[in-house]
Amino acid sequence: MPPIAKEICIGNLGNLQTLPDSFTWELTSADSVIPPSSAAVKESIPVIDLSDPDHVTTNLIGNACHTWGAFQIANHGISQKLLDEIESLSKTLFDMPSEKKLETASSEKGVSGYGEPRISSFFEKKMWSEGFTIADGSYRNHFITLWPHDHINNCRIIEEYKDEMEKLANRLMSSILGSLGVTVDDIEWGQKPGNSGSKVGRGAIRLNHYPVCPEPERAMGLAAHTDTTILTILHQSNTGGLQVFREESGWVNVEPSPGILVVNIGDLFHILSNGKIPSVVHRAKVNHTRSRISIAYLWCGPAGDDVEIKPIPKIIGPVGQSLYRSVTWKEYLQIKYKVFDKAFDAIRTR
Ligand SMILES: C=C1C[C@]23C[C@@]1(O)CC[C@H]2[C@@]12CCC[C@@](C)(C(=O)O1)[C@H]2[C@@H]3C(=O)O
Ligand SMILES: O=C(O)CCC(=O)C(=O)O
Ligand SMILES: [Fe+2]
Repeated sequence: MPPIAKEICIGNLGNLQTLPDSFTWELTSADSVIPPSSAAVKESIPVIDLSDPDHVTTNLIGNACHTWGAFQIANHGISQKLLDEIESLSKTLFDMPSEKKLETASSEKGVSGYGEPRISSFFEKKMWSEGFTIADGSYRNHFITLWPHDHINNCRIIEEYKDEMEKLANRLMSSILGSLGVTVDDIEWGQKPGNSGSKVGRGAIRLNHYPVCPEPERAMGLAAHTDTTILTILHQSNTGGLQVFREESGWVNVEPSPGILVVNIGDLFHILSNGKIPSVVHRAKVNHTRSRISIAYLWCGPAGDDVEIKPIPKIIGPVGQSLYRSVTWKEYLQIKYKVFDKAFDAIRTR
C-alpha cells in the first residue's frame, strides 16, 4: 500500500527536507536577479536620512519614488527597542507548534489572524511562508490564545508599533506629496474635519515568517505583488530576501541593514498621483540556511471606508485628464482581490 501523503502545513515548513511539488515554482531566467558580472549589480533602492533638512529629503524621496516606487529610510525615529520587540514577538509566535498557531487562523484571508498571504489564491503553487495579520482589534483574542500569561505586554508592543508607524507614515506621505508639489490639504479627505492629520488611521500589520528552505531557487516566499496601500513600511530581520522589480533593472535585492526601514509605494498612492509614481512590484525569496522575519505596516491613509480615493486635482492640472476613476478603499480592495494585477485596468478612465 502506498504511504498516505501527509498534509503539508505551512506551520511546519521549516522541518521539511525536500521541496514538495506543490511548493515548486517554475522560475525562468527573467525571474532571477541581475548576474554578478553586470555593471548594474550595485544598483539598489536609495537610503534616505530623515534627519537631513526637509527640502533635501523631499527631493531625494521624490526621485526615489519616481524611479523605484520605493526607498529605504535611516534616522526615522522608530526606536531600535520597539523594532527588536516586535521582531522577537514574531519569532516567538512562529516558533509555536503548528496546532497552536492554527488555533488563531483567520476566518477569511486578509483579516486578523494566522495563515497564508491573501494573494495566495492567485497562484497555482504555494508560497514558502506563514504569517499573522493584524487588521483590527480581534487580534487581541488571538494573542490571549497564544500567550495566556503574556498577551498584555505583546498587545502593548503591537499598539505602540501601530501608533509609531502611523505617525511615520503620515510624515512620509507629506514628504512624497511635497515632492509632487501638493500638500495633504489638496486631497479631499485631507480637509475633512476629523479625517485630517493622523486621527483616523487605517493601518494593518503583517508579521511574515520565511522558514529555512531545502531548495530556495525553486521556491517562492511571497510572490510578486504590489501592496493595496498608500504606502507600506517594512522592517526586515538580518536575513535578505526582499526584491523589488524595475523594468530597466529586473529584480533587485534590498539587503537588510540594522535600523533601516523599507518604504514601498502602494496602489492607492499611484492612483492619488494620477499615475506619476509607480506602486512597486516586489516579492520575497527564501534562504537555504537562515529563516527570515519581516514586519510590514500596511498604511491605507486617514481614510474611512467611505472615503473616495482619486487622482489629486492639482496633480492632474487644469488641462490634464484623470487616469483613474474614484474608488473607496473597500471597493478597490474588492476589485484587487477579484482581478489582482489587472486592478488598475479595471478603474482606468482611458
Ligand atoms: C490591508 C491589507 C493589505 C493586504 C490585504 C489586507 O487586507 C491585509 C493583509 C495585507 C497583505 C499582507 C501581505 C502581502 C499582501 C499582498 C497580502 O497577501 O496580504 C498584503 C495585502 C495587500 O496589500 O493587498
Ligand atoms: O517579506 C518581505 O520582505 C516582503 C513582505 C511584503 O511584501 C508584505 O508583507 O507586503
Ligand atoms: Fe508587499
